[in-house]
Amino acid sequence: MFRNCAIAAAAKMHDYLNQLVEAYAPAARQGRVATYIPELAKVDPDGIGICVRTAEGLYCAGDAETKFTIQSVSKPMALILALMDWGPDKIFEKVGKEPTGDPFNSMIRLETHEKHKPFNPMINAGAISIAAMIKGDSTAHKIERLLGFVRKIAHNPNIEIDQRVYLSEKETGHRNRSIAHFLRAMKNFDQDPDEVLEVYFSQCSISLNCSDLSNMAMVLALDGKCYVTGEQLFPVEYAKIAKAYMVTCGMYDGSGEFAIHVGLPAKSGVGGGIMAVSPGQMGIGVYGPALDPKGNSVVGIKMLKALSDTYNLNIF
Ligand SMILES: NC(=O)CC[C@H](N)C(=O)O
Repeated sequence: MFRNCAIAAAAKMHDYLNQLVEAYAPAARQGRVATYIPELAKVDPDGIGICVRTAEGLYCAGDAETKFTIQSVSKPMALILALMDWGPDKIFEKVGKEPTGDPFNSMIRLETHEKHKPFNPMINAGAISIAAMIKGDSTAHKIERLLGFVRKIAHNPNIEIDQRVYLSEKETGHRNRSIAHFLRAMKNFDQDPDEVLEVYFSQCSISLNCSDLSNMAMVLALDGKCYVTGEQLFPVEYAKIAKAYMVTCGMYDGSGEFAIHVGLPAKSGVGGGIMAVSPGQMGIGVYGPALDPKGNSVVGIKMLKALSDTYNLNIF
């Protein structure tokens, strides 16, 4: 009897996700794919996918298998690894705890902040500062550690870096280069800025799909615990720090609006992915590369809002 109920609930979730994809697919036309990284301009703007991971299983619809680059969704993962490497006190010496209300790649507050410290690790400046904190014997080793960490949290050993996107961003990332050099000039870190950027560009170019995002989100939903083995993959405290940043800064300068209308810790990336967490119960990954002017997936936000309303997920 109970098993039948579970099967019926699973079928319902599948149907529901299919309906979401069908209902919101046309909305992709309201957005535009990112073009400032030339390789990203080549993706199909109509892509749309969603995966939900619960204790019962994985439910997917649409382009759930389509690979895309993680981009800024890597930022909470890099932060957690840096927290594991250094502990919170050292990390908070380098990055602040406040949202900016400015675009993700803005530098304006770096110059005006008295300590020239990035406001938070979810904007590019803060993420570059965090990239400099990842421990390793060489740049390649740091990248390997970060990739290994993402593979572990996503429960997928086959995740790789998309070399074409990496090179594309490396060639054109002048703004990030200026942020990195400014941080170096202000002694936020003392490594070669180009080596730090190699770590940052590589982490942004990690290629995965919606189900990988939902798996990572589920680990965050369980405060660092693996939903398969029960192993604590990182400390509860660091999961809470990452989720707090995701609520306040995860959707860039759209974080307040997202908190009001969707009400979930989430992190978006200009590749079109959003990783959203329903604490204690669900990990959600959505994909739609057509972005709004703030760099967030148009269909991704719409599907998350609908899912949050339907399943009463709003944490507030
Ligand atoms: N918002 C994003 O996803 C930005 C990541 C991108 N790699 C950049 O640095 O511009």
